[in-house]
Amino acid sequence: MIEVKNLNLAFGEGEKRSQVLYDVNINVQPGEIYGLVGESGSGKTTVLKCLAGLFTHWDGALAINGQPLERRISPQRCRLVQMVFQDPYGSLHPRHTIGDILEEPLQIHGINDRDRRIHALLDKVGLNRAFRDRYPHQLSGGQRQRVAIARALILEPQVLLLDEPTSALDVSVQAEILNLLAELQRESKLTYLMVTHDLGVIAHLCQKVAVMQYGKILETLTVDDLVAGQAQTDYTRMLVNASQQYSREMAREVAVY
Ligand SMILES: Nc1ncnc2c1ncn2[C@@H]1O[C@H](COP(=O)(O)OP(=O)(O)OP(=O)(O)O)[C@@H](O)[C@H]1O
Repeated sequence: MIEVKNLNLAFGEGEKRSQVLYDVNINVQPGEIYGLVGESGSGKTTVLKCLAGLFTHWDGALAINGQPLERRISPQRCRLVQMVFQDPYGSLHPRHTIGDILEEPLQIHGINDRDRRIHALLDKVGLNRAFRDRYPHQLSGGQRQRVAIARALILEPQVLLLDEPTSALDVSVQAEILNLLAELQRESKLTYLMVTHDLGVIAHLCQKVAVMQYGKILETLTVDDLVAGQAQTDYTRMLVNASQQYSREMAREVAVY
């Protein structure tokens, strides 16, 4: 469903040139939730931005559902793949109502039946219709991320690229949004490629995971293997240990509290 073949990307020219992705290969099956983990700066978001058409100077081959992706954003691509960003505060236009935010893509793509689609989607993401007339600053972080997810889904894409979709939210709200994403994926048979630093999220939602380091895919493995301690590289084992250590410390803190 999502095919990334020998993806290479560099920023800058001459002495300032810096290679960010080296021969990245990822294959996501239809209906799969696929995680992308790795340290900060390893290139995870850059892979998503290439797929979303936000970076266009890459080399290699990208395809979704067998359709090769060009190095530009086209209307056809927007109906195939959409991205949800980490920060629901920055990703919604502050002076547009939620209704405007959801209606704009429908207008651009010449889609009629807009009221019905907007209301159905607000219902689907757990927001009542009164939200249509509100502005982003009148919403909580979790509600804003629900709107961002609704906006990504309004053109009924088959693929969602999720860039740390819960990391800017309060812990109590994170689970709500993850459950919503899982529910939407099941209902609409979507395919997700999701960047996260949280191995708990990977274990909870994903079937497969790719581990990135310094712009390369270090290994890909099933989440069952990850959880069973079957990682092949020291780096992945270190990530797993660090996350288990963190969970134990969190549990101790909660117990003391
Ligand atoms: N527009 C840009 N111009 C120049 N360099 C960039 C640009 N965007 C990203 N980079 C560089 O590409 C590298 C990979 O960045 P990327 O955001 O993909 O990392 P990441 O793995 O998603 O990190 P994080 O987990 O911190 O979000 C970094 O070194 C970053 O500085």
